[in-house]
Amino acid sequence: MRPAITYTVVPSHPALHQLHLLPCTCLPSQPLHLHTGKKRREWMCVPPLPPSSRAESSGARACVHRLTVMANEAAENRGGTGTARDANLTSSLELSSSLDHSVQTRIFKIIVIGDSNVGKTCLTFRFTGGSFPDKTEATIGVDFREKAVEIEGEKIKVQVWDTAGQERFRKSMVEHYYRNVHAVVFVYDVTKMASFENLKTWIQECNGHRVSPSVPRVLVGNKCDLVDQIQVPSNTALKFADAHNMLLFETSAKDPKESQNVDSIFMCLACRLKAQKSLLYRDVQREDGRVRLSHEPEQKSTCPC
Ligand SMILES: Nc1nc2c(ncn2[C@@H]2O[C@H](COP(=O)(O)OP(=O)(O)OP(=O)(O)O)[C@@H](O)[C@H]2O)c(=O)[nH]1
Repeated sequence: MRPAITYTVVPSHPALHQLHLLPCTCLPSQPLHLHTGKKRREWMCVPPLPPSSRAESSGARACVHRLTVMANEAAENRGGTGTARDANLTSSLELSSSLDHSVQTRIFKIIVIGDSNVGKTCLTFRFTGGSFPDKTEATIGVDFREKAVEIEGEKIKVQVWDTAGQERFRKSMVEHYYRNVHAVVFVYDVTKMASFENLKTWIQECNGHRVSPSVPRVLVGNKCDLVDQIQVPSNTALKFADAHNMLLFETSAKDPKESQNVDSIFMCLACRLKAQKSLLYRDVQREDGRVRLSHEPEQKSTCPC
C-alpha cells in the first residue's frame, strides 16, 4: 500500500477562480469529490507547498503550471479552439494571481459541527454571504465558504467548513474536517433539546480526532427567533459552555437583526486565532510526510473581543 502523504487540494476545474488551499491526505492522482455551494465538484491534489518562504511562490507557481497544463489538455480533449484554450489560459492566470494572493494571506480553518437541521449551513451562509438562504438541503460531505476579513490591518481569510450533520453524509469526510483545524463551532437548535443533548457526542468526536485543547471552541444556540418554541434555557446552555470552556452565542441565522451576532461568532474566533498563532505557509513544517502548522508565541491583541 502506498503511504498517505499530505497534499494540497485545489479545485481541478480551471473556471473556478477562487482557490482553496486545503491540506488533505490522499494519493496525488486521486480526484477528490467534495461539495462546494451544494454542487459536486472534482478537486485534485497537488504536492504540498515547500516550507521555506522563498520556495513558496515557486511551489505555488508549480501548482498553477499544473493547472494550466490541465486546462490546455482539457481544451484539446474537447477539440477546443484557440479561443477556448485562451479562455482556459486566462482562467489559469486568474487562478495564478489568486493563488499568489492566497500564499500571502493567512487562512483560518473553522469547522461547524452539530446535529442535522440545527442551521449550520444557514449560519455559515449568513456570515459569508450576508443573507439567509431561501432553501437549504442536507449538506453532503462538506461545503466550503470563505470570507476575507481585515483584523488590525491584516487581511485574513476565514474559511468555514460547513459539515454534514447526517452520519451517512459525513462518515468518509470526518478525518478531513478535523485535520489542521484552527477553531470549532458547535451548533445546537434552541428549539430541540435533543440537539443540545447530542453536543456531548460531537465534543467526543472532536476530542477523538486529537483536536488540541488550545484550539478555540464556541457554542452556538441557533433559531432564537422561534421564541415560543424554545426548549433549551439559556442558563442550562451557559453552564454547559462554562463546563467545556467555551463561549456561548445564542442567535438566529434567519433574523436579519441578529446578523451582527452571527458575524461576531466567527470574528471573535478569527481575532483569537490572530492573537494566538501564526499560520503563514512559511510556518508549514513537514514531518513524516505530513504537514504540521507550527505555533508562534502568543501576541498581545488589541482586538476588541
Ligand atoms: N426559524 C429559523 N429557521 C432556521 C434558522 N437557521 C436555519 N433554519 C432552518 O432550519 C433548517 C435546516 O437548516 P440548515 O442550515 O440546512 O441545517 P444544517 O445544520 O446545515 O443541516 P445538515 O446540512 O443536514 O447538517 C432549514 O429549513 C432552515 O431554513 C434560524 O435561525 N431560524
